[in-house]
Amino acid sequence: MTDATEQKGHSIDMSSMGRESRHLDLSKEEPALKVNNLRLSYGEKEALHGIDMIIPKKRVTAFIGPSGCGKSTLLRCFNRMNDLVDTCSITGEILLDDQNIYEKGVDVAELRRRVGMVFQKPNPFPKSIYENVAYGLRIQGIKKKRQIDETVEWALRSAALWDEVKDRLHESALGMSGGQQQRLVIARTIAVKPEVLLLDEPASALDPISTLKIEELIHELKNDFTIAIVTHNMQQAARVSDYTAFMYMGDMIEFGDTDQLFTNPTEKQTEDYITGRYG
Ligand SMILES: Nc1ncnc2c1ncn2[C@@H]1O[C@H](COP(=O)(O)OP(=O)(O)OP(=O)(O)O)[C@@H](O)[C@H]1O
Repeated sequence: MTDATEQKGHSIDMSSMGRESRHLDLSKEEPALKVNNLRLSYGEKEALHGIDMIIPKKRVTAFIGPSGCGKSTLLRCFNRMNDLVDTCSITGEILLDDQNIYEKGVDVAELRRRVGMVFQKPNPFPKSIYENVAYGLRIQGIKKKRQIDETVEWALRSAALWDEVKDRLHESALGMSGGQQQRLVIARTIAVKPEVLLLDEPASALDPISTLKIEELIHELKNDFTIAIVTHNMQQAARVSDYTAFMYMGDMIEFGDTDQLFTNPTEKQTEDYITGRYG
């Protein structure tokens, strides 16, 4: 994969991306998540300065921007992962089905089932391939073996992994390659049928072939799920996403149709970034 340094000085050539050329209209999208004036501080330091946006349903939204601009912080807000950081305070709201996920009394475990998350480094449990995927179902109290078998197969097929693992379902997940482990983690996440899938640099620890598989997988998964992805790789954002959000120092500078953002950005800061003038 091309890394950020190789991209410097070049704008993204969208014609080589193999994308269906279509222009999307954010104002016509149905939101899966609605973010209203979201501010987040770590201690005294504000890291997100009032973000307003939607995450459109059954689309792929990519977050790009220089290191430290707040991409991962924002992504983690969508399923309250920042709750785990003691110094973190948040104002504003994020609506999921018109309910503010930061309201008192929200069941955070259920929120995280509905808004699942995959991290940069594959983190399978030290259990069998089957048990990794069955895990969330067992937590939900599902006991029927047939139902679990069917869902495990469905999730592994959806994660484009079934053919590779169907004969070794009861072997340890830790014996898989990094790329297979990441697809397993995606299978584990989708097994509980989330509405939104958050991917925080899901391919940055993987080799180019595994990266390609993850990108193809993202393309398939958006038929069933809403996807938000943080990536350092602008080429990847251009390849996989319908919408792109460019962030800079805790602000959302520009958000819109990926083709448009990469070929004809509205903001000078976006243009400077995508043409490698900083970042
Ligand atoms: N747990 C934390 N405690 C304190 N500050 C944090 C914490 N996590 C992130 N920050 C700060 O918040 C800001 C945004 O960080 P964040 O990781 O969200 O950026 P990012 O755009 O995802 O960066 P990168 O591309 O390097 O992953 C940075 O200044 C970072 O140092």
